[in-house]
Amino acid sequence: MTELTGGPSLPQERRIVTAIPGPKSLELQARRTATVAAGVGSTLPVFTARAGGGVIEDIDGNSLIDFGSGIAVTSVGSSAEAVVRRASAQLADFTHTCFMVTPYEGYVEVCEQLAELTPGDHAKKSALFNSGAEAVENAVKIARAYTKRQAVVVFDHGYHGRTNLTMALTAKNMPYKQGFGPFAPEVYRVPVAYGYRWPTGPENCGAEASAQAIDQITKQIGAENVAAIIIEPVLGEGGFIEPAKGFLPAIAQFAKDNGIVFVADEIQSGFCRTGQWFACEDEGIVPDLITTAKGIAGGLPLAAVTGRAEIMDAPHAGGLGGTYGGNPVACAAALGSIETMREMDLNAKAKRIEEVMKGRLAEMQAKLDNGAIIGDIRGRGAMIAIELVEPGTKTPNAAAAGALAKACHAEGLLVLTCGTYGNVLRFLPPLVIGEDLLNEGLDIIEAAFARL
Ligand SMILES: Cc1ncc(COP(=O)(O)O)c(CNCCCC(=O)O)c1O
Repeated sequence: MTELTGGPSLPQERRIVTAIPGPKSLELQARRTATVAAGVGSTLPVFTARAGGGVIEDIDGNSLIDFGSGIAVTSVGSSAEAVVRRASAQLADFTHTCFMVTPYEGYVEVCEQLAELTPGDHAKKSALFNSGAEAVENAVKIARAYTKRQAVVVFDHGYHGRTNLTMALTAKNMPYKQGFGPFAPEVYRVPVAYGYRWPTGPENCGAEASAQAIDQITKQIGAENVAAIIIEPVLGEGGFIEPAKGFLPAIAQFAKDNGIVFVADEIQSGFCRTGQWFACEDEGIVPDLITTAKGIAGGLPLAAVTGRAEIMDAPHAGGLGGTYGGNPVACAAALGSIETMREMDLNAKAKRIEEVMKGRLAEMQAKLDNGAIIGDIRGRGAMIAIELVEPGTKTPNAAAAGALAKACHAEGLLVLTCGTYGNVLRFLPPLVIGEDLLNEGLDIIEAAFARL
């Protein structure tokens, strides 16, 4: 058994022993530039040596506080004990047979867990894939097969992936879509209830935005032509937007009334990230299909479409598949990730992270002279964000978001930005992060604001 070097046993501390990035990272960066396509970016070019709990150690010996979780993936922490234990055992048994060739129990077990954990007590089935975009692509295939319709409705600020169809579904042009068209047809975009930016104010937003969206679907597409409506219950890359209350129920009801498959894209918000197994639960939404990935398998590539059995069974035999979908090692990792979420009650941990983060961020907003640039504090669980604006306005302030992120990186705190306007600082710590480390990260953010 190889010595376990990462995981929860890693010293849970911020330790800065060189400039960030350090000399070894800079050396490796030169090699990377020579051999890795320029289109593949990195937020912070420090090369990882080990990771676990709430930290990432780089090859120069620095230990960074992780507020990114690899973009909401390592919710249970990188190299979580149960993930490593189960995946290592599976690695030793077999790495791949292709489920479409000879099936294996791990795939079935993951589907059983998904049926149990996802919203709704109806009969459910799943199909497993590798990436979130692949899951979304297949959710569209399944919805079209079931409804015999073609149109797909998505929302402003939505994000669904980087394949041709999911680029069409994604709202933001740069960096995701520019120059990669033409995009798949029969995709239509309607307004979302972005409360902070809604013209008549957040209190009116849910009802007004849903009415506008439904009107556009009805008048410009024809409800009878729509196969699927796809929405993130908390929009991720678009800026951690929680649709104003009432919006999701109205859209879900409209879909139900018109035979449209309602697809919740919980790839970023799912698996305890928002303090519930799935963000849909917040307003009691029971989606027809739900796409999951990221946190499901603790870092191994796994994605799923889960939904009403009669819808999932609509594609003809052989109509769904792919060589690696539901890889056995990734399935073992997922069972380890779910085991960890259950045993450590990571929903409760996520709620505590929300309480700590929102409390500290509200203090920053209140007491800092430039607190006026924190236009909005939002999110749920360990999916929290602040929207930065020009002081006293709602004008997006992407420069401040970038400067703050850069300042945090230099101090050994890994944070990510997002948002259509690039002005959202988002916080996605592993749900297993210690409270001291969480607060130390918030101290760094506060100091960065003071120096802005
Ligand atoms: C809601 C939602 N649906 C779908 C996806 C796509 O998942 P893949 O596993 O990246 O394909 C995501 C992935 N989000 C992070 C993208 C990072 C980047 O590529 O710059 C998501 O958040």
